[in-house]
Order: sequence, then C-alpha cells, then structure tokens
Amino acid sequence: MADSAETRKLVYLVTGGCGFLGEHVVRMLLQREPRLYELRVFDLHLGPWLEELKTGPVQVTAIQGDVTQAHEVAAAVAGAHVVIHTAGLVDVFGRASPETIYEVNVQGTKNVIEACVQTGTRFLVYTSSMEVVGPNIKGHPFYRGNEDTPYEAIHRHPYPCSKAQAERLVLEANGRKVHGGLSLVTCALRPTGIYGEGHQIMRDFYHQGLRLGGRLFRAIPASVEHSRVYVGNVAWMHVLVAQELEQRAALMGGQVYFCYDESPYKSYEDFNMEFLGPCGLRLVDTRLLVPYWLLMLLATLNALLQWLLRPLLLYAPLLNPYTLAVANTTFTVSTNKAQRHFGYKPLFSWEDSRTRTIRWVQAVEGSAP
Ligand SMILES: NC(=O)C1=CN([C@@H]2O[C@H](COP(=O)(O)OP(=O)(O)OC[C@H]3O[C@@H](n4cnc5c(N)ncnc54)[C@H](O)[C@@H]3O)[C@@H](O)[C@H]2O)C=CC1
Ligand SMILES: C[C@@H](CO)CCC[C@@H](C)[C@H]1CC[C@H]2[C@@H]3[C@H](O)CC4=CC(=O)CC[C@]4(C)[C@H]3CC[C@]12C
Repeated sequence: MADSAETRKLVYLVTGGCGFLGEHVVRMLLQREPRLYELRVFDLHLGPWLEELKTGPVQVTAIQGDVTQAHEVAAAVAGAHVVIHTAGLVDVFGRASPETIYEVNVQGTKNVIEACVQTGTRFLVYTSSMEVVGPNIKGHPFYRGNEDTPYEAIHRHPYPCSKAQAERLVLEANGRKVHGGLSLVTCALRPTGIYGEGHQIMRDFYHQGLRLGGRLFRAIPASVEHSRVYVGNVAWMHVLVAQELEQRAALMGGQVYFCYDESPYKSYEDFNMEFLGPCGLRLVDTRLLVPYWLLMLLATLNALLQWLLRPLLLYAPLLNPYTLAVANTTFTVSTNKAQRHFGYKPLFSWEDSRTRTIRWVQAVEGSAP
C-alpha cells in the first residue's frame, strides 16, 4: 500500500543534504515518509553515498548547487512541497570570513525563502541552532531552559549572529503569500550540540587523543553542563515537523522548537568521553595545572596567531576565546514543546544513541585524521 504510485506524491528538497545532519535527514525521510515520490538533495559538495539511494522506490535527485546563488536555489525549489533547509556554514573556528558566513547563512536563507514564495512551495523547515539563544557574550548560564525562558541573547561572533538573523527571516516569512495565493508555513528547529555518526569534532577529539597516547586533558570543570542531542533524533524531529506542518499550520507556523532527547546533561568533555572512553581514551584531570586564566591566555594567543598567520596559512585550532566561552558556560534545555505541538518523542533511546555513536568511533579508528 505504502509503495503504490497513488500514495507517493510528495517532493521534498533537503538543502545541505550531504552534511552531517543533512545525510541523516535524507536517510530518515527515505525510511519514514511513505508519501515521498521525489527527494532532491541539494549541496555544494555531493557525497558518493547518494548513488546507493538511487535504486529504491523514491526518485533521489542529487543537485550540486550553492544556496548563495538565487537562481540555483529557485530551480531546485520549483515544484517541491516541502523544503528542509539545513545547509549552513558551521564555523566557530575562524576558518571562513564573517562575510562568507553571512553570505551562506543569511543570504542563502533569504534565497530559500524567496524561492518558496516565487515557486509556490508552502512548507519550510529551517535548521536553526541553540546558539541563536546562547551562551551570550556575558557567559550567563541557561539552566534547564525552554523556548520561553527569558535570556539576554547578545552575540558578537558571526556564526550565532548569522543563525539568529536567518532564524528571524524564516519566522517572519510565516504567513507570506506564495505563488498561487496560499500561505507559507515556516518553523525553526534549534538543536543543541549534535553528536552521532559523522560528527567531525568528535572525530578530531578522537584522533587528538590517539596522538596524545590515549589521553585527553580536561579543561572544563565537570560542573559546567551542556545539552547534547543525537543526530538521528534531530533528523527525526525534522521529518516529523515536515509531516505535521500542513495539518497543524495554525499551531506550528512561525514557531521555534529546541531539539532535545534523553541524552544526559554533562560537560562537553565528559559527554564526549561516553563514546571515547569505550574506544580506549582516558580523560586526565589537569584542571589544577591549567587554570581557567591560562586557558583563556592560550585561547587569546591562538586568536592572535590566527590573525598574524592569515596571510600565509590558515591556523584554526579548536581552542579560541569563543569556543572556550561556549564550552565553559552551562547551557541545558528542558522542554516538551515539540511533544505537545506535534507529538515528538525521541526515536532513539540514549542507550541506542550511545551504542551507535561508539560503533561509529570504533569504525573511524583505522581511518586517517
Ligand atoms: N553540528 C551541530 O552541533 C549543530 C548544527 N546546527 C545547524 O545544523 C545545520 C547542519 O549542520 P552540520 O550538519 O553540523 O554541518 P555540515 O557542515 O556537516 O553540513 C552543512 C552542509 O551544508 C553544505 N553547504 C555549506 N555551504 C553551502 C552552500 N553555499 N550551498 C549549498 N550547500 C552548502 C555543506 O556542503 C554541508 O554539506 C547547520 O545549519 C547548522 O547551523 C545547529 C545546531 C548544532
Ligand atoms: C576548551 C576545549 C578543550 O577541550 C573544548 C572546546 C570544545 C568546543 C570546540 C565545543 C564546545 C561547545 C561546542 C559548540 C556547542 O555544542 C554548540 C554549537 C552549536 C552549533 O550550532 C554549531 C556548533 C557549536 C557552536 C559547537 C561547536 C564546538 C564547541 C564550541
């Protein structure tokens, strides 16, 4: 029944569909959206794994394109029922210029919205970020907060600023008339730090630990808690939102939802050790040797070196004043808004998420850094 031609009618577009989250969204759609007829995967860099998806019942169309190019976006959006816009430049390490980050994250999102309006696509799901809220530049903790918790969201770094601007544009576009006269329905999902199969920073920490003889050094007190969320659950929430947006447009349109699951609250480093520990790494407590002021000094030195070396080479280590501030500030969410509004429940338990991630790290073991 689910595979009959009559039930398969919908065309979805996933921007950034070959990224860490995007790939999980693509695979989840193929598994969990029986009405799918065509799945368009739009990305600057297409992955070879897309080929294996082309043999199934759904037409998978790979589109190599750039969200900053309005005409490329419009061509990809034309005829799509739903757009899931995950494409973005995730850079808190100074690899890209602020201008490029704005161009991709803000102008790219404008292009997606305008393409929906011009071509008559009615449903837009945007991948925002917890960074739109915080941590703010004052390092205020956000403890077990929800979507309505008051918090002074002030940023300077281009990444959170660009995500906040883009999110605002998406929410303001809710209710705009699209080609054909119907209204656009939009909403934004705000994942906390995502982990799982394909997580590049986890891979970097793992290889760093191997280089250091199986050790990682604690820099952040264990009392600083972060919310983390498994990539499969983030993908599932995107798919569910996309499915429910039409029926529940009045309730969900123009709304934001944190992405959450049952992953435990822990410091960034302690949480990573849930996976890296079983893969043979140890977290060595050097916090008494490396006090916070020294870390801040190192982070500032890294930023200075990055600036000095820029004409010659790209120096972009994980530690800089911004990443240190984020890592060192408690940011935890506790909410059931997604459950109340569209029946979200995590698809993967914490045990499943942990096991899957550990298996992936173990498979990464032999691969080059
Ligand atoms: N990784 C994380 O912890 C979090 C990520 N997010 C958001 O989730 C989304 C996906 O992030 P990740 O999967 O982690 O990043 P990623 O870098 O793995 O994926 C982003 C994808 O977008 C594509 N892309 C970049 N510039 C593009 C352009 N100009 N045109 C077309 N495609 C382009 C990239 O090629 C990549 O495949 C982003 O919007 C990010 O802001 C939100 C919260 C947490
Ligand atoms: C002080 C270092 C010593 O081990 C640890 C540095 C860790 C940082 C690289 C990460 C700590 C918190 C991360 C960010 C957080 O999870 C929120 C994010 C949301 C996003 O939308 C994008 C990624 C990120 C900014 C994430 C990036 C890496 C950290 C700063």
